[in-house]
Amino acid sequence: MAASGETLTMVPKTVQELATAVEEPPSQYLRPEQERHAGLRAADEMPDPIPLIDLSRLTDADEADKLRAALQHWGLFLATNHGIEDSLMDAVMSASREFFRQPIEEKRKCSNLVEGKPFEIEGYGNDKVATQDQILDWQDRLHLRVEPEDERNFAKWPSHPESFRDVLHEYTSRTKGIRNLILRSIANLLELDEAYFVNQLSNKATGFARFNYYPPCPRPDLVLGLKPHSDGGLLTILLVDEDIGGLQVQRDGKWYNVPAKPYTLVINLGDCMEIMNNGIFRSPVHRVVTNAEKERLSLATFYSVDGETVLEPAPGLVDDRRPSRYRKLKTKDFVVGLIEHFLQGTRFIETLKI
Ligand SMILES: O=C(O)CCC(=O)C(=O)O
Ligand SMILES: [Fe+2]
Repeated sequence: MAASGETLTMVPKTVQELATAVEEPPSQYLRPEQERHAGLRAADEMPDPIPLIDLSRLTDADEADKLRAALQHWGLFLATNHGIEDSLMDAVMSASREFFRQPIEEKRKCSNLVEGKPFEIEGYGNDKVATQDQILDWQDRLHLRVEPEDERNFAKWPSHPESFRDVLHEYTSRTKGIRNLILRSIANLLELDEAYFVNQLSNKATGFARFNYYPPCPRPDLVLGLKPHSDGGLLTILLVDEDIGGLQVQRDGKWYNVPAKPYTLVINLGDCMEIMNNGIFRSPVHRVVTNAEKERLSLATFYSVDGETVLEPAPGLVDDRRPSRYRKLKTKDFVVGLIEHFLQGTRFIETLKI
């Protein structure tokens, strides 16, 4: 038996390898008893549907009102007329599918674990296993920095399929435009200067693309594809596999399915945005359930501010009646806490609440 020190640094097999090798998921993947007991399924009825927002009409009052309601109730919405052609969405999904279909040795060329070096945030693989009781997710991923552009680490970018780099570059140049559009709309809803959030973005502001791959799982009743969490940044723009659901969002303690609509993006707020708007619009807790028959892919693009930015509520949203609700800290310190908490299935933002 391995000494416990060894166990902690052990590299788990990719889930893709596991999925073909085991009939039952290993114990590290099993959700805690009370969570399984509640069932990993969503509630049958929704209090109101998750709004579908037309991004080409956000300057119209009725569409802006819909956005406000979406952010108040869900922290998340579906977006249509976002300006990304169907063909580009297809191309980025199919480049991703091709990457994950390659033999493991090929994918390892982009690994987030290079022998003798500490675990890296970028690359192909799984989460760092920090403690023995950490519950693992039924997914593998490829995590790449896309912003700032001059800090892209192409050593971690797949060279196969050949189109991968160009397609990801093109796709993320579009999602960046969507980021700015939504940030302006949120500032308007909060009656801040329209450029307030965009102005928080220095030329070192970060963007990451996370390609998630969820193989079929023999026990969707016991295992999650991605544990409950909220995203850390300002905004996440998510592209999901066409007709395979799986994403769920929590509202008032209950889980609801987020519908998967072809060529529609899912956009959600992150913790940094919750802090900057002083808790008026929350960052939603979400999770992904597994599917016994089908594999599933998604591409999340996370946008945030740079590490040196001090995270604090916009001064225009703080007054005597609504004092600051969060302890202030630098974004780079927030990210350290966020990762530590994520691995343990908790939320760092909760510890910052005053
Ligand atoms: O796969 C999904 O639908 C959600 C992915 C997600 O929540 C994430 O990558 O943070
Ligand atoms: Fe997420």
